[in-house]
Amino acid sequence: MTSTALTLFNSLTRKAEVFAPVHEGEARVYSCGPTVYNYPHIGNMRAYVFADMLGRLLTWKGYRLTHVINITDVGHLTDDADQGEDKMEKMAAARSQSIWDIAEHYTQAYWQDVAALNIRQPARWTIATDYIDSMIAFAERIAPQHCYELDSGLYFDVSTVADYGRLARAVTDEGEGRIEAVEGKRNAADFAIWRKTPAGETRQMEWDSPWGRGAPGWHLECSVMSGEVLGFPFDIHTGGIDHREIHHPNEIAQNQAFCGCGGESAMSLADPANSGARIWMHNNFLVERSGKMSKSSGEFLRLQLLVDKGYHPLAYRMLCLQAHYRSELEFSWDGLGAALVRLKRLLAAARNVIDAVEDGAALADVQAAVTHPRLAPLLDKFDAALSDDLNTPVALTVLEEAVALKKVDAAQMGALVAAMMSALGLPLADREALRVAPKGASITEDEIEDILARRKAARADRDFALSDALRDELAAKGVDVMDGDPLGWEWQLA
Ligand SMILES: Nc1ncnc2c1ncn2[C@@H]1O[C@H](COP(=O)(O)OP(=O)(O)OP(=O)(O)O)[C@@H](O)[C@H]1O
Ligand SMILES: [Zn+2]
Repeated sequence: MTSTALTLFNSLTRKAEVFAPVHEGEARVYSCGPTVYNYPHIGNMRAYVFADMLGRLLTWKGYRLTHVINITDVGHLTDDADQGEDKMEKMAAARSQSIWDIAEHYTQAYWQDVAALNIRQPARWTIATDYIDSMIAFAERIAPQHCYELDSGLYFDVSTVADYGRLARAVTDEGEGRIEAVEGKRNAADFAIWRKTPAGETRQMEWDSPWGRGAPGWHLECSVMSGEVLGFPFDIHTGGIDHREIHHPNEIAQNQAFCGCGGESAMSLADPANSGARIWMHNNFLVERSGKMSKSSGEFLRLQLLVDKGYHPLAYRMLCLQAHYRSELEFSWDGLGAALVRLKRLLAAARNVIDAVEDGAALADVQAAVTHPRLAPLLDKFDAALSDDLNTPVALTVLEEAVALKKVDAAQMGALVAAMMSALGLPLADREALRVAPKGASITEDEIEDILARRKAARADRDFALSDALRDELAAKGVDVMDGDPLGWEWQLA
């Protein structure tokens, strides 16, 4: 019986590192959450499937997990650097709606997608506007040694911390060029941690502060929420790779300033713990042939659109698991269809071996239950794949190997498969539950079943003309009859 050491790729050191928790037996994780000015697109949701898989893996390895995901309802500008308008204010103005209503609506929409993708609830959802007092206190503490005030706000001087930008890839001319030249900024990369409301303007969301009325900067929010709830240094900070370039380097600079207390500029990042988190992890993008999927570009795919077209949301989870989180993943409808078929086959096979699945099994418990000489090696292989920086594509193939085994101890087989499914966040639903009628379908499932029953009766009577006519009737309504399907599926949506 072996248990592979857990290694995770740390973007800060650019190395795979053996996970060593800050607090014995615990894992504390913070994931940058969505800015709730619009529906999440499926690219955004890849970031949360990844964060969920990481959490499940830590549970699997026996750590007590505290996972925090924030909801950004203020402060995220249309450009991640210091440029543009607040995304929330902009949407509220365009819709002539209250910003609070917008935040509420899109937070609920995001949570629906979270549930549909079987993403576990974190220990805490932190809502940025609930932490304004803490943000002001944090800014007050670092301001004397690390910040300066301009007409437009309180700015962080990046030259006051060591190794600024180490997390980002090489700073290119283009990257520097994206950072707005605010008059009076000491360094191009300096950023506002508090934005003052310009004279004569009012914002829907603004608060009093020692630097005047205004709103916190987006980078400040995540430093404050992660530090307050998890304590610096915590174990792992996650986000999409776009955050590796600006948002996370800025969070790190603030955390260095905050943890340096007296304002010493050193706090070298040679010790990753000085960054506020020991490990920084980033999922790669979901892309379309035309490029990165983006909310701000206006046109994007929502999970609901996949469902409207007849794909169960878990087909999308499967699509994500089929790729390593650090690889770019290209979305295509064919790819999604193939992921759905693979998931159906897996569920059909898994249902044969188990009836119930318990969420959140830990490896040690499964090892105690699964000792059979043909099963235990598969458990080791599965554990080794996940422990190797979350290699879900390989873990999936090991699960498929397990469900295909014949004539092994049924109880142990059941325990093994159930544990693997739960580690991957795949529920043991009946495969029928994956059937989703497309929005435009002109027929209900009951009607389909009714016609199929009549067709079966016709075939039993050797009335093939009627049987063919009934099949044509279904085809006209967008349903393919699947005679002789090896898994016993009787129909599928065309
Ligand atoms: N195409 C994508 N693939 C994977 N992750 C993504 C993609 N786009 C954004 N993310 C990640 O989704 C999470 C939520 O992003 P957020 O709500 O801040 O999006 P946004 O910046 O407002 O939208 P967008 O970048 O789409 O305009 C972040 O971790 C971000 O890095
Ligand atoms: Zn963040």
